[in-house]
Amino acid sequence: SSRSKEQRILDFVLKHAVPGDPTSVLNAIDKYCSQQEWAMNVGDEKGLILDRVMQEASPSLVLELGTYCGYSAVRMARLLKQGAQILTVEFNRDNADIARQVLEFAGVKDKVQILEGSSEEVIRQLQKKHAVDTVDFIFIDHWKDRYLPDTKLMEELGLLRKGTVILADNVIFPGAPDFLQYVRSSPKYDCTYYPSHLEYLDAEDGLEKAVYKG
Ligand SMILES: Oc1cc(-c2ccc(F)cc2)cc2cncnc12
Ligand SMILES: [Mg+2]
Repeated sequence: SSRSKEQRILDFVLKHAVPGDPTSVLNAIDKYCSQQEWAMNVGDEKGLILDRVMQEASPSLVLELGTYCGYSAVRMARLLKQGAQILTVEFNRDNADIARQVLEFAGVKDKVQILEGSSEEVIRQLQKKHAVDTVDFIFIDHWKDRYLPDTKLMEELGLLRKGTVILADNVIFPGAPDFLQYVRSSPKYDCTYYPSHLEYLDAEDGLEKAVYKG
């Protein structure tokens, strides 16, 4: 049976990156996806913004919506302080399997837990099934029409605390206009827009940071 693009990305990582070296894994994925096959990783340009915003937040618990091949989970895990954890949600089983192998190869698997399922279902289970109280940092990078409903759900469930940082990818391309309009007009959030470009391309894109005010 033919291998998928995601399997080809994993193969390239296994061949060209260094086991236990997360930065070499990021470099290998960025090299493959910029030179061989485009893929929807947050990428190196927006990834640098993610690095800085996450380090500023210095989170103990990170929630990621949209794992894909694990690129951003590796990106964040390499910067986590001692004892901090990432919960990352992936709907597609094949992608989750690829991501597990990428995370293990990068040497960060003990810092990251992949939760398979729809973001809505997993978010609803966080407090009871995964012993979560509140989340410190949320990277939203899944389907654009889920950005707003999932954000509202996390508010309603009390998963956000004063200072929780939400960082959303793709707010320009493919775009999440209802999410942008909501957080930018809500008195509950302090918002900052970080202009950038779509991964591996020249198209305009950007990240929106929305800090919950409690
Ligand atoms: O970063 C992303 C980019 C794109 C995307 C697709 C097609 C296209 F033409 C341009 C951009 C889709 C995404 C879906 N989920 C998460 N992240 C994504
Ligand atoms: Mg994205």
